[in-house]
Amino acid sequence: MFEKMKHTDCEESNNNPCVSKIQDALASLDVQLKELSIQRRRALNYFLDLKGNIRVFCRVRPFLPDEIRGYARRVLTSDTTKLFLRIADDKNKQYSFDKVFHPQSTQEEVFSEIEPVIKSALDGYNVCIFAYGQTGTGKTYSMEGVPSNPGLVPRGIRAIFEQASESNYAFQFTFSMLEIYMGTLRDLLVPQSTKQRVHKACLSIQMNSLGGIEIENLVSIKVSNFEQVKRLYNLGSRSRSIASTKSNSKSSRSHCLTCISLTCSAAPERQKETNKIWMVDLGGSERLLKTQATGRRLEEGKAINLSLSALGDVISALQHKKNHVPYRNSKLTQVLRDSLGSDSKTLMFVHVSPKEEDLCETICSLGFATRARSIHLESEKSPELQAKREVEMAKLQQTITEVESEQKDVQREIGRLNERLALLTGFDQSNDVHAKGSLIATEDLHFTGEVDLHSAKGFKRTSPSLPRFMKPTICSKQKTGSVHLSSTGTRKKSSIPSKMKRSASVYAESITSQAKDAACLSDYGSDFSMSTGYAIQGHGADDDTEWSQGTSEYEIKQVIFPDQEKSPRSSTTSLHDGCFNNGGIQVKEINKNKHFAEDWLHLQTTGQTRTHNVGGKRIFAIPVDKRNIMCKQQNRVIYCNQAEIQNFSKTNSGSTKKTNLNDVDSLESIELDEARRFIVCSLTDMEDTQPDQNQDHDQVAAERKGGQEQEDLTVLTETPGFRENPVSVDSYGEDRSRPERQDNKEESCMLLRTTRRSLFATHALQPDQHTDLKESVIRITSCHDEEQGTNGLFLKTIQSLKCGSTSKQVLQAQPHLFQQQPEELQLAKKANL
Ligand SMILES: Nc1ncnc2c1ncn2[C@@H]1O[C@H](COP(=O)(O)OP(=O)(O)OP(=O)(O)O)[C@@H](O)[C@H]1O
Repeated sequence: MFEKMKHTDCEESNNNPCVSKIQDALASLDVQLKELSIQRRRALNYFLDLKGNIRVFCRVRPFLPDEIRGYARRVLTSDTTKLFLRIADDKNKQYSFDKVFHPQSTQEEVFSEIEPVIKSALDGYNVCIFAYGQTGTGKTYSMEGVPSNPGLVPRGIRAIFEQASESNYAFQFTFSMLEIYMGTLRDLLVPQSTKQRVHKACLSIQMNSLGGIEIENLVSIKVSNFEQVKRLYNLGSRSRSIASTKSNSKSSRSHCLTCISLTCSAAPERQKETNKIWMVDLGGSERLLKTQATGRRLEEGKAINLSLSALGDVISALQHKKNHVPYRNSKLTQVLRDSLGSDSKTLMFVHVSPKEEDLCETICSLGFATRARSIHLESEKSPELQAKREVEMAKLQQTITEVESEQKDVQREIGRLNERLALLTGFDQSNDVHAKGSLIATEDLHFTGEVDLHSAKGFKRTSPSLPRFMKPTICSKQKTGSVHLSSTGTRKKSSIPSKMKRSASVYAESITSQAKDAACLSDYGSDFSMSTGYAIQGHGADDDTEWSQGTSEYEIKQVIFPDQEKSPRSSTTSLHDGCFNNGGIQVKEINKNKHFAEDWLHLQTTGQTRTHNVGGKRIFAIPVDKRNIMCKQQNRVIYCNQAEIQNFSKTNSGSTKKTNLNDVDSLESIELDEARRFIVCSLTDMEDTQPDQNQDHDQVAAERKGGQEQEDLTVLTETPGFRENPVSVDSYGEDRSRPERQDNKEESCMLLRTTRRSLFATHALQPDQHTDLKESVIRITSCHDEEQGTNGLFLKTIQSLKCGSTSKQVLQAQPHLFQQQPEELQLAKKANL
């Protein structure tokens, strides 16, 4: 074939027949490449089938330095596939695995087992890789590794990108990370502080019509290279729930699930257009009697055991090809449902301790592993069958290698011919050829690292007042056309105008009904064979589980996905340039639709996101480069520190000076320290997005309030969206009894509330005055660094843009605010300010 191609090389550059010959040759190579691709995929899949779609490995942890110093007797010995456990001086028990990794096995050796399934993932199969085992046996070490010796996740991700770059197709990758903590899903890319955990969980598991699992509201970030994922992964890992236990000073108290989803729309031979690789660091199984855990640790241990048991049930049912697979018994198995089944590849690494004192736990873990691979044990009973299988696998391995090498040759030849063609025609047709041959999926691919929120798109709003069981599922939404799926289950962009899209915040109501004490009997033979969801509210003071520093998912999403998150009424905000759209006046819109993973990471890693907790509600703010506010007319703004804000409605004491902000007519009232860049966060939607419910909350509030002070906006309005609003600000109340606060300007903090397209300070306003503001806005934010206790007043701002002439006055009076931002000025002018 290649010889033939070579003959098509022509000497004369403008020879048209020659060009067409090359094009024909390219087309035929294209077809050939496709066939080879199919051939390789089939061979690999068959190979993995023979190996087993659910494979179980065992890794024995080495003795740790302190264990060697103490008395620690080894109870395990192994060969490549068998593990021998000494359960008494004269009694050994044998366990079989697909492979046993002894204490000296390296991370590379362990990783070599997952390489074939990574290929399989690129072929469109769902993959699930688990680390299971007693707490402290090295699950996190295997999955995450240490910086000098990375584990399966980083290695796997690197391999995915490498293999994808060598493939004939262009892939689109997204990255998500979540943990399941006591039966509740937590987005690890959206760190939350302990305090904020009192809020409802907001991720909900849904199944689309094709059986694919989707997690609504889970942040999913488009990524294009390993470095991006690595940083996201590190970020997510830092947010895991960790606590010190007797067995492990840094014990993971949850299941950590890392997901890479791969989409390739122009590769019909792939099994699925979009598929996923889940890499799961399971929480450590514990014998609660032995750990003597109490309080929160006990609850965590129970939750972990229950869900591990449910996972065991599912794997066992799959292995035995049972009609009923009990996926619903735990959140873990619900999330992984579409990746734990016939078409998927599952690898389970069971970790055990080498210590004698851990013998009981080791037996439990090995029992779990044995049940998980029961089918293989049966098939291994016959040595002949086993030998036959080995031979077949060797043949397949050989075929795969040959086909892959042929693929590379063809690719090289295509490249050569393309170069030739470019010389002849003066036009690089390589892209064209690929497009013609559908080899490269170019449609809709943007490797820009932009952040994407799958779950926020394309959903029809549901009324939060409906009970969950009455709300449309993803299937029903698809039937009614409100969610569009491609033939393979990829959700396509909704044609619903963005205004009508349901904001992700509205989903909050449909989330996780805490399945407290919902017990389902397991047939897996464990004492803890029930799956229970735990509400995380109200845990006692023994909670020393570490949480990440505090921002909420909504807050982050509002920054990352302002379009998806905001309501038609809410203001447009941009992440970096800090300019906003106000009451229809578009000052500047930058990065309206796209924010980059880099930006977000930067904010996250530098801790530049801050929140205020106000009566259980949160305000979000992003610092800007200028951190000082000079407020010359202090009597016109509120100053109070975080503690005061929190106590604001509870006590009448404090030192808050409040002034009716309605008195602030323009920016003249608030002079800023040359603050040029400012960002006011988009507080989450406070209303449902249905136009008919788009009522004036201020009016409602004013009517309902009737002079009486109320704390909580959600109570005031009873608008469904409010209830789910995690960042709305409390209080219409104005406490005139508070003495003025003159000191410590650096701790100043302004409460904000959003309504319509406005943000404005609420504490100082009577509700009826809110309506007077109409389209106008006063945006004043500053933050107190709650987490670190510093008095950094790092967000500031500004702007009182009242309608009509007042707005003009603002501009005229304070042109310097805009001078250095001509673009803003122009936009403002355009907007008829
Ligand atoms: N193969 C190994 N080589 C060297 N050190 C290891 C190995 N496996 C585990 N360790 C060490 O053992 C300790 C416990 O490991 P790790 O935290 O990974 O356990 P775990 O199973 O994830 O625990 P938990 O379930 O409590 O989170 C760590 O200090 C880790 O570095």
